[in-house]
Amino acid sequence: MNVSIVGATGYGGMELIRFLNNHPQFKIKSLHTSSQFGRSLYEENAHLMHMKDTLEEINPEAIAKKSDIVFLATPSGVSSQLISEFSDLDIKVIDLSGDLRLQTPGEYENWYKKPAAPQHIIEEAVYGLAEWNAEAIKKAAFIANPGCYPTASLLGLAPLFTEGLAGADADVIIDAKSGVSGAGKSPSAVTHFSEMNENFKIYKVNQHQHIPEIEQQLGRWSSGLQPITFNTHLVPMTRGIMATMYIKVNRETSNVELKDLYETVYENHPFVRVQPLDRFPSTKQVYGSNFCDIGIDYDERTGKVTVVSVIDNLVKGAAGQAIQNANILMGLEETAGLWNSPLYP
Ligand SMILES: NC(=O)C1=CN([C@@H]2O[C@H](COP(=O)(O)OP(=O)(O)OC[C@H]3O[C@@H](n4cnc5c(N)ncnc54)[C@H](OP(=O)(O)O)[C@@H]3O)[C@@H](O)[C@H]2O)C=CC1
Ligand SMILES: CC(=O)N[C@@H](CCC(=O)OP(=O)(O)O)C(=O)O
Repeated sequence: MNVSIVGATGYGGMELIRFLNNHPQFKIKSLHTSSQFGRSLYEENAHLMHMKDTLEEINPEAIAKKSDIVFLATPSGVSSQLISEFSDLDIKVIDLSGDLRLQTPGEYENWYKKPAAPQHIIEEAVYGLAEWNAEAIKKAAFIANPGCYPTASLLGLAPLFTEGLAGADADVIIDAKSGVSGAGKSPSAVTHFSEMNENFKIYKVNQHQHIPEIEQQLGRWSSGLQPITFNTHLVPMTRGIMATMYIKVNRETSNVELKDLYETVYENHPFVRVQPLDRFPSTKQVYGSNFCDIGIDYDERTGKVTVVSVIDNLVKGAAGQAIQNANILMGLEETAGLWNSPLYP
């Protein structure tokens, strides 16, 4: 099966290339750029010197003739425009940006400050939280790949909400931290070395665009959900997300019960690794891999559960989950091309 990547020169695009080069079924047919067509991929990306591919311009019709799937690894506001052109063609679309995730166009415009994609396409797009939406993903024409923070958060919260231990009044607090590659390839005044080295920053306080995405999915599991508190921090490391979450449960529980619950829920989901009792994950243990590792603790004093969830933002939070979704969509093993150990140390 042939695949193409739009936004191939970005961090998400290059991570797609890294995994797709070792995929048993998918073959990269073309790589696309909005600004560098005609140039070789390796010219500005020395780590890909072994690849001789030339970057091509973005022509949806030509892409659909070559490929079965196109990955859009482009900034927000791009796929909302491109998607109409692809929607008339015989090709599946997996969008890594936030453009197809929010079901209400007004919500998208409110949080992303950009025009939304056409409503009928948003309605048709399937939210690609791979562990939780496989049946819909199998039939999708457009997949909205989840955001990095929502992936870490939702995988950690899901068992409590789907198994009835937490409900509308769970008073969810998510305290999340990310490595700097989460902000993409272009340097900025916030992310350049002297700003980030030996520094730790909170950003987008109570304004992050992933708030409505997390609330939307939690609301599907628990109707009437009260607004959540979600804040994000930048950490001076390249990759990794840790979401530390506090959830009020609706009855007394124990660590043994919680561990059993999480293990049962994720029994057939090889990318989610529930930690042993009293162990909590760190970002390095998932570095470069598609794993999401989760640690859980019940605080008897407060009646709250603490859940710690870690992913690699570029893999499970972006390219890895996108390939996992492509595998599900094409009826392959969901682990195809993704079953590698984290890079350690
Ligand atoms: N970084 C991360 O951890 C995560 C990112 N995402 C999302 O994935 C998407 C890609 O992110 P990331 O790879 O980090 O971003 P980057 O900024 O690293 O790369 C984006 C790429 O998109 C291309 N691009 C820029 N403008 C346009 C345009 N107008 N039309 C078409 N292509 C364009 C650029 O390449 P060129 O100039 O060659 O066209 C660029 O290399 C974003 O929507 C991001 O929010 C989601 C989860 C995690
Ligand atoms: C560290 C960092 O800056 N991370 C980015 C993640 C962006 C992203 O993935 O945005 P969408 O999912 O909405 O496309 C941020 O917090 O905005």
